[in-house]
Amino acid sequence: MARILIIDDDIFICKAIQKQLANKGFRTEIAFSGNAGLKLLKEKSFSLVLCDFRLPDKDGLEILREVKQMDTRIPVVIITAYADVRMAVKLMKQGAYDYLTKPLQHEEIVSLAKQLTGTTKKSGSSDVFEDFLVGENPGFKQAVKFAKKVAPTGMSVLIEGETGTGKEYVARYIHRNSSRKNKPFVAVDCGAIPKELAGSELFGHVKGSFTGAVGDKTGVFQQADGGTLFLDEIGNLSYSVQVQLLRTLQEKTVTRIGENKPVKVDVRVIAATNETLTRQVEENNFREDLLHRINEFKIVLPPLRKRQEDILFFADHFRKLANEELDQQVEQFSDDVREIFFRYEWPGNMREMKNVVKRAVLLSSGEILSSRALPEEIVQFSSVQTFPGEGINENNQEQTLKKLTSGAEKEIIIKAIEAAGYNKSKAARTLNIDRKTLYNKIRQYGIDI
Ligand SMILES: Nc1ncnc2c1ncn2[C@@H]1O[C@H](COP(=O)(O)OP(=O)(O)OP(=O)(O)O)[C@@H](O)[C@H]1O
Repeated sequence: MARILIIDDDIFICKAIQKQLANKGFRTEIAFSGNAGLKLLKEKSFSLVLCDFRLPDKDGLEILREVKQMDTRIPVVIITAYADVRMAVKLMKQGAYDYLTKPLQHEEIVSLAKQLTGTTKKSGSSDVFEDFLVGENPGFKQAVKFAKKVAPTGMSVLIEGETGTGKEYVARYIHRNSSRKNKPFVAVDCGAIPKELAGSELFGHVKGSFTGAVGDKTGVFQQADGGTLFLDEIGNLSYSVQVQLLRTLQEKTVTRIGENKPVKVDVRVIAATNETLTRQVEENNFREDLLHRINEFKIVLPPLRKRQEDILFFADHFRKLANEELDQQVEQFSDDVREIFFRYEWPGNMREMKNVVKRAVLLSSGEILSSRALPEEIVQFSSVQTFPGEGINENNQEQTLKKLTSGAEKEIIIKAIEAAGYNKSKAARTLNIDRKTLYNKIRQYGIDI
């Protein structure tokens, strides 16, 4: 039976999760600090780690990195307050499997545990493929048209888009519409593999070729032979692995680490990135020749906030999925929920919407999903963002203005930091303030970046 590690300094949360999982037959272990959790991971094997983002000794990102150093295949799910959702999205870019927001819903944990302990791959990587929906947004329709056109050609494709916009979905769509459809589709999240292990993950290794290479390993290139290899977050590969990758693509052969015998492989590569690789090339972090090789055809996916015409279409789709999965009968969204969905920015795109809707369906008892079932932060964000001035009376005027301005300032700062690739000095320059002021504001607004 699968064993699950729960890392949280709140004993009540640990015990509550443990009880729910035990009821469903899962074995669990508890750690009240990051270091205690990592110690357990070294001693025993686990098929899932549930980890609070804020721990007394380490944060979720540190834990995630250390778990991935030990074994890239263990899925890590981060538990976070909804206010941390941007951080959760960042953690997913670093290889976290998913995030759960507090207050935790036990059904959510159990369904995730069931889903994850059967497989160690990302949900999108399993053989179960949910419906691929297109919607009405011209940008996305165009992207799908391109995907359909390029699918049978065998060209390598680069898919650009923010996290959760459906890059892996589009890659699978291309695979399913190509002559390789009956061969493997192998997805690798290059952002989740520790840099020093990426070469071995991609190309394989022979026993003893480096410390820790206790047996022979077949790389994903060979696993995908005849099919499609999806390299997500390709910009995270180190320069030396980029060199090996380019050679593999040009020569259509793969050489395992520690061996001198190239083996023929026939693999179509679809790469994905959530930032433009051209900038990485300019900054000398990504090889230009490799970019040209993987970018025979580029597809750009728009973020959900720029697909207003599809917001309700996808929300409805995720509502139906959640009804099925959780055996609920939520038939529609209330008017204010629709408004909120339109106004919210969805930094985690489709994945975030899917999570928000699923959780709200779970919390709803009737047929109508009301805003009470939504995370407070989403409701607040939406009321602060638009219609400034609406509903202000004399008593709360001053307070509302303050709330509006600080809300807007916080958003601008977060966006600037994200746009600067989390480089705070660069963000400060863009905002035309000095670094110290930026740090003060980060502290003042509790920005978690
Ligand atoms: N076209 C679509 N139709 C239906 N569901 C979709 C579609 N695109 C994305 N989704 C949903 O959104 C989730 C996230 O999609 P996906 O994993 O493809 O995003 P991604 O861009 O590869 O994310 P990341 O960059 O974080 O790896 C999927 O699991 C799926 O539930």
